Amino acid sequence: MRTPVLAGNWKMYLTPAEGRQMIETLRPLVEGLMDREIVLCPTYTALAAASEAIEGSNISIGGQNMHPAREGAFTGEIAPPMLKALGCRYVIIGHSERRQYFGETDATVAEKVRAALTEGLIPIVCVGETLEQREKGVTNPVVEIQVRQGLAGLSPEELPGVIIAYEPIWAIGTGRTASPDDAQQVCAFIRSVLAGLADDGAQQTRILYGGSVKPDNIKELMNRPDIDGALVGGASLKAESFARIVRFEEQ
Ligand SMILES: O=C(CO)COP(=O)(O)O
Repeated sequence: MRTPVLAGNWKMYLTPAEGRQMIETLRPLVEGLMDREIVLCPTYTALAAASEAIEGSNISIGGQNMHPAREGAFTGEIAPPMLKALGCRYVIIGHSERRQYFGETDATVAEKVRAALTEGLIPIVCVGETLEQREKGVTNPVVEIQVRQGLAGLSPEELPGVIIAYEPIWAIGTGRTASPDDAQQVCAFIRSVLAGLADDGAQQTRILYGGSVKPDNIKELMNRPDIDGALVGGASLKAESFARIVRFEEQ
């Protein structure tokens, strides 16, 4: 039995005050839901306020990225222990926006996944194909390389400690969701790739779908056997819409 994960990625939105307000509104709307993990990933500058705002609730926080080193002369970067010190339990690694705009590769993803696990952070590793790759019919091989290289060096025992987020790039922020069946197909394929790395581990590893997840499509997505939750962008900025997603409630 895999515990569902509903994670919000705030990207470069919400100031500390706005983030605090969102969480204060969210808390009563998701209170008592202990059978799923509820995660918010604010900007670095909103993490401290978010950390205070979630205290005593069933909501956890995570970083959106981090540097793999524990400390060092890396201007503008944030180290894993710094996320940990602010109360983060999770960290998003290798989001397609990081890959596209900040030169992240499967090799840097692997380095960061290792660093996250060493620090006791749960990495949410993002993979997904471009529209061009989907149209060429190479979704599976593209995603397989991202999974294999991004998780390179992990032992079979470590695999269930990682969360994979399948986010087709053409579905991010476009309002164009992969159909639940298409998303299920790729998530099932990812699980088969994971089974090659760790047989039992693959059955325990959570695989999320991300890309224009909304209250009106979450239920359908969650009905699919290999989709264990969602990584939500735009719809996680408002407490009401994120709460509906967390509750698998259609509008
Ligand atoms: O990139 C995403 C989450 O990480 C998805 O963003 P949207 O939900 O806004 O499409």
